Amino acid sequence: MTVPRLEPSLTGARIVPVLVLDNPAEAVPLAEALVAGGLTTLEITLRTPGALACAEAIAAKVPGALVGLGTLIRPEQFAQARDVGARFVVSPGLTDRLAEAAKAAGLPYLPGIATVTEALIAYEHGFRELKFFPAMLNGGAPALKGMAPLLPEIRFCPTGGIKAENVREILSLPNVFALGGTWLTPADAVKERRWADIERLAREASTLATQG
Ligand SMILES: O=C(O)C(=O)C[C@H](O)[C@H](O)COP(=O)(O)O
Repeated sequence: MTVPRLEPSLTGARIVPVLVLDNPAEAVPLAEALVAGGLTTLEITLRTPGALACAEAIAAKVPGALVGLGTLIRPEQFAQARDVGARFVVSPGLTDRLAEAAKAAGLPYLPGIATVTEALIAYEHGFRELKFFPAMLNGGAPALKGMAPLLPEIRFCPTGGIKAENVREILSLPNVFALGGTWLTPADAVKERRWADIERLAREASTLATQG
């Protein structure tokens, strides 16, 4: 079975907001604010009862957004992701069953790894784009630099603990195609529906990515 490759629109995203959403009525204006700020590739985490409905609402109602689902930890979640219109899927780690489910679903898949051994296992499964998670706890930019000569065919999307001040250094690494995080959508701003603040954070991040 072939390994679905990540779409160029994802590998070219540079910054992927990671969203914890439960309410579709909040999800749509939040996604619109991120897209207006220049961040169009969005990862919605499967951590809440309403996550699938939020992903479906964004995929249907925000034409500029490329919607992915994250935190996939069970094989059956791949079919659920496809059914709501997700264009890519992300896991915090990788197991043999998840790898097979990703290949069967035919969705571009970004599996998570935290060590060189885990990266090699993902490589053996055929994956070449990996999530490095939790990135800052596992050494951040110096760890990514250390892996580059050992794993020349692998490119990473680090997430976990990344803030605006880390963006430029991490995106400057040749083995990093994008990075992700929740810092762009602070829980209080979402709760208070301060969409203009989120659009501003997104625009600042987009600027960092293009200047980097
Ligand atoms: O399990 C997954 O697939 C995830 O989505 C993990 C997230 O990428 C991180 O939890 C984001 O980390 P912070 O930016 O530090 O909040």
